[in-house]
Amino acid sequence: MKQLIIATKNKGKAEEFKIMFAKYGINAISLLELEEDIPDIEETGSTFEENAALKSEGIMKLLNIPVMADDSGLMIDALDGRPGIFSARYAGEPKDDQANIVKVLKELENVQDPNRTARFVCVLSVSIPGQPTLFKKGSCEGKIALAESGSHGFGYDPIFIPEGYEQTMAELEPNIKNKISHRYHAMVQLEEWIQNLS
Ligand SMILES: O=P(O)(O)OP(=O)(O)OP(=O)(O)OC[C@H]1O[C@@H](n2cnc3c(O)ncnc32)[C@H](O)[C@@H]1O
Ligand SMILES: [Mg+2]
Repeated sequence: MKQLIIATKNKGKAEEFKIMFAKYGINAISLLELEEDIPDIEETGSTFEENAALKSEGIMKLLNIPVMADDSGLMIDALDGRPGIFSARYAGEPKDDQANIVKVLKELENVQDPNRTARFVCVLSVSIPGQPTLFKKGSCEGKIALAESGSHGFGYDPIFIPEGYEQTMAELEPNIKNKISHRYHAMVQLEEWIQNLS
């Protein structure tokens, strides 16, 4: 089976990539599955693109094989686009999805439904030895729920209601999320590259 390394240590992302890449007959292997201890890459960039490149190029240089990375986040209009690139650690270190949700709900306490619009954004970067890094971006429009609900997915899924749905992303079945998500929309644009992967 063909393989592709995904430069992520996020279990939720890794599971979604496994399912999405399996459709192309590719085994998507995250850093959580590698034998060797891979150091954490500091995400010091100021854009999703810069942070994705730090991850895919960093791991590509370490392993000397093609690597894909995902830098993603939640952009809330009423918070001027925050948490954005800081989504993973919005409530501080260590990374805590539940604390992040509590912080966002608190910040939106006095914001009424029509103004709770938001979007998930995902930038995928592909780094191949000797080639320039390739970028694809996807997004998923929606709004922030008044309270959290649902247990699927990860991160902010329990408070994100995608456009056209009444439930949160965490209440929707994973196969639905994987057809509407920011990650899916970025992946679709890489389809040709994925099909030519050897
Ligand atoms: O950098 P890696 O190792 O891939 O893992 P990470 O969790 O730190 O990933 P990011 O730096 O890209 O930060 C993305 C954060 O945005 C949020 N996020 C991204 N995609 C999401 C999704 O599909 N559902 C819910 N939250 C998501 C979630 O809080 C993530 O931790
Ligand atoms: Mg990260």
